[in-house]
Amino acid sequence: MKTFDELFAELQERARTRPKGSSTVAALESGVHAQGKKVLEEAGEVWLAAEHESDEELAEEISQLLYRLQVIMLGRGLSLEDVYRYL
Ligand SMILES: N=c1c2ncn([C@@H]3O[C@H](COP(=O)(O)OP(=O)(O)OP(=O)(O)O)[C@@H](O)[C@H]3O)c2ncn1[C@@H]1O[C@H](COP(=O)(O)O)[C@@H](O)[C@H]1O
Repeated sequence: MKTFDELFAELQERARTRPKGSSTVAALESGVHAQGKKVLEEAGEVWLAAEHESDEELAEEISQLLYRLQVIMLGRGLSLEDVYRYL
């Protein structure tokens, strides 16, 4: 189990060290257009899960959306603080 901040720190490390086989490195290299499509895809899956699926399935879809949002943040060089200042 990890928090949003802990996942972000892990992904920052992936972005810095670029290990082979990392899905994050692949996502970063796919570019902002592909990253944005993933955000929309996962957001749609969250919506559908909220309407039709179990709490567990909804929670999993939300985790994937959070991950895709972090990829967008990393790709643009945003920090957690850049986002949290608006919360
Ligand atoms: N939390 C996630 C996470 N959530 C989603 N995903 C990616 O999203 C994919 C699932 O999304 P999709 O349903 O769209 O499946 P897909 O394989 O992309 O399908 P296609 O669209 O390609 O057909 C997974 O196979 C992962 O590639 C994630 N990849 C990594 N993480 C975490 O990120 C950290 C770093 O991971 P690596 O970069 O892989 O080392 C680890 O803690 C991981 O647990």
